[in-house]
Amino acid sequence: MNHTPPPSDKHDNGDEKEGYQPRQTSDSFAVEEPLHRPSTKRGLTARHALFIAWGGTVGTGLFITTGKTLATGGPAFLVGSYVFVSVLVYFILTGVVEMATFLPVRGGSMSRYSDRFVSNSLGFAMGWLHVYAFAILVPFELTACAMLVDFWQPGINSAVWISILLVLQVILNVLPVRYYGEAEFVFTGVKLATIVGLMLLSFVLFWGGGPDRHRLGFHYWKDPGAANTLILEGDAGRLVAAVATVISCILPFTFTPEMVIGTAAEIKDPRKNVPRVAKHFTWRLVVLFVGSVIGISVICPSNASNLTSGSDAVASPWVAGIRQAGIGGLDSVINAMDAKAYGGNDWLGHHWHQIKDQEHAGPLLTTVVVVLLTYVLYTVMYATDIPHIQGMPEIPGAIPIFGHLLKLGDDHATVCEKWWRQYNHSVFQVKLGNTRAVVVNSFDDCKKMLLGNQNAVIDRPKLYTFHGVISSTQGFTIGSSPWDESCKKKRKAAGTAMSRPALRNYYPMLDLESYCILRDMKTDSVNGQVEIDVRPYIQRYALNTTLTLCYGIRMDAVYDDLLREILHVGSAISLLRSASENLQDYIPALRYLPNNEKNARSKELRERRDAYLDHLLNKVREMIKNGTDKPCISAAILKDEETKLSGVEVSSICLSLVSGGFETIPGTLTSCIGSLSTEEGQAWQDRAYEDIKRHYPDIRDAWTDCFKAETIPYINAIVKEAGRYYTVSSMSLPRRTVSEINWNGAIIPPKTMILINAQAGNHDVDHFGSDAGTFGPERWLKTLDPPTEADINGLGHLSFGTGSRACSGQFMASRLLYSALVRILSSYKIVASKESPPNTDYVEYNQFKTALVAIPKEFKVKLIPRDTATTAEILDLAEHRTREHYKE
Ligand code: HEM
Repeated sequence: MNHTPPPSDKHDNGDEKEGYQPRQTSDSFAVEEPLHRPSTKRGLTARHALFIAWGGTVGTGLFITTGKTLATGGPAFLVGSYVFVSVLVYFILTGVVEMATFLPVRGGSMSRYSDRFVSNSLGFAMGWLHVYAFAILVPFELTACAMLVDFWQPGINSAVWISILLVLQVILNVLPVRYYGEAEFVFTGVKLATIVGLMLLSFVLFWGGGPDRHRLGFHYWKDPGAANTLILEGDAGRLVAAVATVISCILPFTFTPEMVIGTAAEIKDPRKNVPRVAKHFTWRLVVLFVGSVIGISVICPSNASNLTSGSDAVASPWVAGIRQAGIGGLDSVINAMDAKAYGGNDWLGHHWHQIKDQEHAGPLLTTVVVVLLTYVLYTVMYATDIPHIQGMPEIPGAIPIFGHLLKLGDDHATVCEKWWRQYNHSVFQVKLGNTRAVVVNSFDDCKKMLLGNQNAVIDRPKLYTFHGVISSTQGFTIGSSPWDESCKKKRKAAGTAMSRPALRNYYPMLDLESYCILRDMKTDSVNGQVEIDVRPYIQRYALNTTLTLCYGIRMDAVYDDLLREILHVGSAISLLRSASENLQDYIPALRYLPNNEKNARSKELRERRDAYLDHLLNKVREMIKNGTDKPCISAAILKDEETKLSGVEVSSICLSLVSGGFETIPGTLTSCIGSLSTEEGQAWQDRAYEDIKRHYPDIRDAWTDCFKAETIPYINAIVKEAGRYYTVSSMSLPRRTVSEINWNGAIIPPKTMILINAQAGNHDVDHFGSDAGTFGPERWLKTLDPPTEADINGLGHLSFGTGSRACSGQFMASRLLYSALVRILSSYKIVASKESPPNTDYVEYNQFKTALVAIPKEFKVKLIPRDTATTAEILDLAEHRTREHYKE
């Protein structure tokens, strides 16, 4: 710029009455600072300013979020991105420093300079960007600092730490500017010393100076690799990872130029000092930032397990790297330094100073308003329906508004199982948005919660989408009904219909439906020549059994339109019931977003479900009129005018039974067949077949008896193991307390959501032994030759729940699984397809982890006939026997 410089700054002598007076020339960028305009004190030295700039720049980003960036891109992209962004920032910095030196005035900022040198519009946009960034960054810093403190003191509500930090921050910032500058000097000095120390540590580890004397070199650049892929595979995936890395590494640089020029209005002798500060700052920025990430890339592998665990201290790549190197205790020290990185932060402070040191502004009032607003804001953002439960551990890392929802990801059961092991608490509290929930994980604790407190946990919570939108027409299903008189009646009616003695009424239906599985599998597989997916047959089996039970109606074709519609709508609704998929149940503000997709989808599904339920009920009415109705729940109730159940209650019972069956049986039985079809499973199939023959030397008898009694021990063992291992409803159905529960001294108040992590309990090594994570039907047998069932003392597994709201259909479920397995295993040997084999991992087998009930990934099997002639004869007999059942 060639303009004549303005006269030297009058503030140098500390005379605060005199504002900065530019020369008013026609061709210069004159500054319209009136003489008496309130201004700031010039109390900062170049050293203060340099450290304030550092304090604001080195923080959360470099210490912690670099972990996520490393995990996203790998070491090469991490280092490359830092170099790239450093260059970018350098250019911006040199430009704005020039302006700040020229006009070192109060309020000198990107917005002010843009306004002054470019246009009002740019200044306006930059100003709002500034407001937005501070509105996000200050709470972010305070929250992150609270998380770090949580590293040592888990379980204390983050609001406590945030309050303390906020008060400290305010005290620090209302001190006169030179004290503030000194405090920043000390804090930032500690931070810089830490970084330099960490870089030295990386250097030592690089050359093999760690406890194990292992020379790291650039080992982690080779294993797990220099560059990661993201979303896509191959080069395209690497490109996505590179872009994502650049974007995420911008955070540590946020406000870097601003921090340098932000002190211009308070620094002594700005013309001399601002460029000096900028010069020192720039080369150190490059050395320290790029040096740090090179250090990180040396000591921390990009696949270290904690890097993506959120923003808490264990996600710091330094902590992960130090742990990896086996250096004990140092991680805690680094955490302390990280905490300092936030605690000494000054974005907020610096701006307050600009307000505070003005002559006429009401600093106290401003401070009070800011504190009050911040308090109200975070109280609202942290509010939950139930206050923190004293004495019960809380998982660290809850963030405002969302609580733990984002940390819980898609698969709540697996994440909670991991937390149980990581924090060593089987029972803990979490925040699902505005809802506090207690999660129970170990087998013994689940049992104690459900059985020991069965009266207290008899209720179910109401959720906005499912209860308010989807269920507004047909009433709640039993499994989602809060505990009241109507629910009691519905549960009693369903319990009677599904009781063990009542099962005899359904023999014809069980005979027919399990026969149809074999009939169609035989045809579609051309008696074993073509590989097939067994799930559609089992879906029809499960759906038809409950449809006949409720309406006396069935569908013969596997791909019947109505059948597929019911299955589709059911699965889609199951997705909307899950906390991970449907955040609006826990974050009420989301409900009011325009074009609420969740509500629109819910309404559409509700209409589709109403349509088929009405269709089914009208069909029953018509059959009653024509005298062709079959014995079923709805006909019995429709005919009985004395019934104590309302129309909505009848619908609700039928809906509960229909969905209860088709959502769970296919998942369990299909995945069980997957495990049996593996190489290891061949031996289980052979032993099962032997056991069938031991009880029924004539297989024809096994076919006619299997739906009447569950007598074959090996098949019972498979049924139990399928239920345990493939916990299709991994988080069970949520419960809600109606009265206080004293849980080892912690008082869980009424109306608290209780989540039973059945998946975790079912794979608890302390209960099921070290092989709890593998499928093994023989765990349920006490002898193998001949197979005899082990005595189970009470509860075998958690898949049906237990206690006051246990699954009403569990006897029916066991009978359905048993009958189908006897018939399939006695007719065919099942071998997994080589091209599309089953996934038998108890977490990964599920294709929709967000859904309330698991839907297994598709796979195919080959059916090898055991005895073609006998099977053909048996099917013939079954066809004759069932021909007239449920014929319309
Ligand atoms: C493998 C098959 C099944 C599994 C794994 C299963 C699992 C479950 C679970 C976990 C619950 C919640 C229990 C609790 O809160 O403690 C439940 C409730 C229920 N299930 Fe099942 N279920 C199965 C089959 C069935 C069948 C076939 C029916 C009906 C035909 C059925 C009807 C119900 C009903 C009505 C409830 C609600 C009970 C209440 O809230 O009072 N279930 N089931």
